[in-house]
Amino acid sequence: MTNFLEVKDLTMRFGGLTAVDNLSFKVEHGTIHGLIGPNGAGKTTTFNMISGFYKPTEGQVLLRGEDISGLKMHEVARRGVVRTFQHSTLFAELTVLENALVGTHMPFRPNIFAAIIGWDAEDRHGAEARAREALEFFGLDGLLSERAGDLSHGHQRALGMAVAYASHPDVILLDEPFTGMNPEETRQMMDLMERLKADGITILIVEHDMQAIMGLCDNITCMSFGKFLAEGGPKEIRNHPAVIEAYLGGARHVA
Ligand SMILES: Nc1ncnc2c1ncn2[C@@H]1O[C@H](COP(=O)(O)OP(=O)(O)OP(=O)(O)O)[C@@H](O)[C@H]1O
Repeated sequence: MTNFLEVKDLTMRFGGLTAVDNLSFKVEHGTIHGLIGPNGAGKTTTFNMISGFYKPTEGQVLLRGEDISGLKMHEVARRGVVRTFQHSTLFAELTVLENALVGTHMPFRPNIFAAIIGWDAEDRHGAEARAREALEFFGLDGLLSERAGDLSHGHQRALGMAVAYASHPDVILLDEPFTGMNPEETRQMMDLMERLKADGITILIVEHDMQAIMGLCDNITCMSFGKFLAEGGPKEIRNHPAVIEAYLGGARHVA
């Protein structure tokens, strides 16, 4: 059987620095898969290669057996893989609904402003239905006309996910979704991820909040200094000697 999402011998060099070094792992369909490792391990660089933000120096990203490495971000999105960013990428001046509308067109047009300007009435109608559906899914349907910049931190993060969800993805890549969240916001965000999983969406998540990672993930890949270190379920990873060593060396503890 063809694997769903597979990273194969992936390498990224920036000049003399090898940020990701011959990394391989597989993500199973319909699971929440964590990518962890100490600071500078190469997690974000790996995300950037999977989402099409960087072209790998070597290696492949295979989606259902198709090599998608080196495709542009909107081409990767069109195949069903979208990402959210570490920092908010919402359009603060646009409303909640308008932000979600941009999400519906993410896979089709590389230029966001072309996406907004270039719609005909039929496009707009279908896109709006999809945008509203995505906002409802994330409990934001009561905030359609609010300026995105005026939303609470938790609502902004939920909107970031709704924007990604609005493009009908198969895979969502989440880069540190819990950063800066209080425990209540973290709990709500974890609920949203469980709902995405129940909806059949595969989630790959980079996160330092070990409690959240251990509570959410079906499988976890740990990397260190750009290389694959260990893989397994939360319990296995929490007790893995090499993982503990990597985190202690980096002065971080695995919860
Ligand atoms: N565009 C770039 N140019 C040069 N070096 C880079 C670039 N992006 C990342 N690096 C380097 O590559 C290495 C891996 O960085 P990366 O951000 O992928 O790690 P990370 O595991 O996501 O770290 P963190 O947990 O701190 O976010 C680091 O040494 C970093 O300084």
